[in-house]
Amino acid sequence: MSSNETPRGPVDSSRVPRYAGPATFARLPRLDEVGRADVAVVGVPFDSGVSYRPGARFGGNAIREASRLLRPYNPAQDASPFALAQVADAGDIAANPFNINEAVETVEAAADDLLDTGARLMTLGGDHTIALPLLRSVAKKHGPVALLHFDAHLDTWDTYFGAEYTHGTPFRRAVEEGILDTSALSHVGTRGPLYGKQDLTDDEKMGFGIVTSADVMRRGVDEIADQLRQRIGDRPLYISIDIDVLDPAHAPGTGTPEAGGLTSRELLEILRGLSSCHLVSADLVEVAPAYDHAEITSVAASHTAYELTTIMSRQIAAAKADKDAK
Ligand SMILES: N=C(N)NCCCC(=O)O
Ligand SMILES: [Zn+2]
Ligand SMILES: [Zn+2]
Repeated sequence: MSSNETPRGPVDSSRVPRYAGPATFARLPRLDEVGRADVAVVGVPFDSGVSYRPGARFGGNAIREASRLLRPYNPAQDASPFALAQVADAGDIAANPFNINEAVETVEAAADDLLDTGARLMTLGGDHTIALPLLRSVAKKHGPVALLHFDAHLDTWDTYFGAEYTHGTPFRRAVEEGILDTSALSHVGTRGPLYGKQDLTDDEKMGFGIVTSADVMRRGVDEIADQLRQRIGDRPLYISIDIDVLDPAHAPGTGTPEAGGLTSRELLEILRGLSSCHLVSADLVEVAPAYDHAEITSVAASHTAYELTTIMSRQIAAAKADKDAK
């Protein structure tokens, strides 16, 4: 799509029942139907990096199915994300389930290809291992990025069974590789038991600030979003969301659930409070539909991806308008 073409939006649910036809994210066109996209929604069906319950390989398609009910206007951000920019479903990255190192390389190469077209990525996981290759790819384009990491877990552990690439270790690897801007790293929603106090000391040394799940409850979403916005400033920002940041009541369908998490309302509101940040790409991981009930988790995930997509679309439209005015 050239910059003055109208984006092709979702299938109209008043003409074609929303439960008909194969699922793409939000019933948007596939990338091959539109040629190029400003925001590419891409699945990564990979879960060979998990430490507990497997099944996140089915997350992307569960989110696509649940996203049939999304509507084109987002009142919370006063925007029609799929009219402001071309958002398209880029399908799945086929990663080797039997070789984690190879899978990590595959994801990085596929992300490179998509980013090279000028698209921003909204990646649907897959387990949290995939954040590392995605960050590598984003950093090639933008340099070290600010990171907002929504998760019950730190995911800055060192190794599991000697393995460096797992869903509990992507952000330690990313810090070691120098692909994160260590002046703007935050975890949001952490809680639950750790291996030892040293986990927190190590994490702090890497540069992370922590907003715990209890902090969100005590201080409220507006204050938290303000604090995060100030820390991020106008740096290029990557947001990584592990759906287990939500309480198991709001997201039972995940592999390593922890009690005492955010409500989906809190997560969505914090994201809306970040709409002015320079969001260059995002991922949403760890949806494991086999443990879900009535699509609770995948509905929450589809709305989360919708807010992230809206943030990106608004910025793309604003940048285009700026350029056209010059
Ligand atoms: N990234 C997620 N979801 N979990 C990490 C948990 C690592 C552990 O089992 O200690
Ligand atoms: Zn987690
Ligand atoms: Zn995680």
